Amino acid sequence: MRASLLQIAVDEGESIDSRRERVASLVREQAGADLVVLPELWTTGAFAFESFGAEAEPLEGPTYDVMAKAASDAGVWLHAGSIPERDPEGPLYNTSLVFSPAGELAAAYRKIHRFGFDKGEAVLMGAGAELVTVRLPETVVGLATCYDLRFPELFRGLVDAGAETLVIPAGWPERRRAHWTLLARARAVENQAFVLACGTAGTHAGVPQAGHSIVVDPWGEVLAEAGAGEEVLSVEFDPAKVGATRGQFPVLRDRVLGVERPRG
Ligand SMILES: NC(=O)CCC(=O)C(=O)O
Repeated sequence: MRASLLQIAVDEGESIDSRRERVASLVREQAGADLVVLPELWTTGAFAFESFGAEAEPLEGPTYDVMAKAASDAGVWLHAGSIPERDPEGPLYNTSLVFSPAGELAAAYRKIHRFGFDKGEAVLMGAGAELVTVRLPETVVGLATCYDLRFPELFRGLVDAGAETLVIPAGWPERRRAHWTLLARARAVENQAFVLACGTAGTHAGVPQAGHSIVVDPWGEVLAEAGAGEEVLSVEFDPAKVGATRGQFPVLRDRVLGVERPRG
């Protein structure tokens, strides 16, 4: 299976409309790949909290339209990263969109863990409440977004729902790059799954982004890693390695569930 992770530079010097068209062209250039992955909130930038309200879009808004067409033009599965979604009946959400090669919406995932503690995304956006997996011809993909990477129980839930490949769009800052790489590898090893984690480059809202998108196999080996700038990270991987690893080293089978908490 061939995947391309598009590590997009999100800089304030470029308008959202221009970036959307530029990203659509990059997606079209990936024709021949099986799966293309974009980062979190690449229209606004994940730390541009002040623009979330003004730039939020309905689920089927401009990013949806342009990305659905790009997926079908390229004939690829497209994880289009996430958008600030305006739900007419609720709060804003940080929502990931996955399109089939026919340009149809295959899945939408609202980020469950919002970043910022008592500020930023954590107060401006609502929390998703559902785990989401998508069946591709070659593998079952489990969806998570950026800060979700810090919560192993979410990934265990995805594995219990059948996930073999964990796709994580992000807008991770340079300041915590060591956590990004470590956690991506940890999620791959503990779940015996592929991890495809796609971040942003550039600087927005004064926050330099880490880049360093990464693809890790179920044994924890790094198959590919980007540098800091805008980059297309292409990788070939064999989804059958998930079953082989889980069969040969069956740690998931040894889970002990329902252990009582200490009293008192
Ligand atoms: N956009 C995010 O979720 C940022 C997460 C982050 O900076 C961290 O977990 O550290």
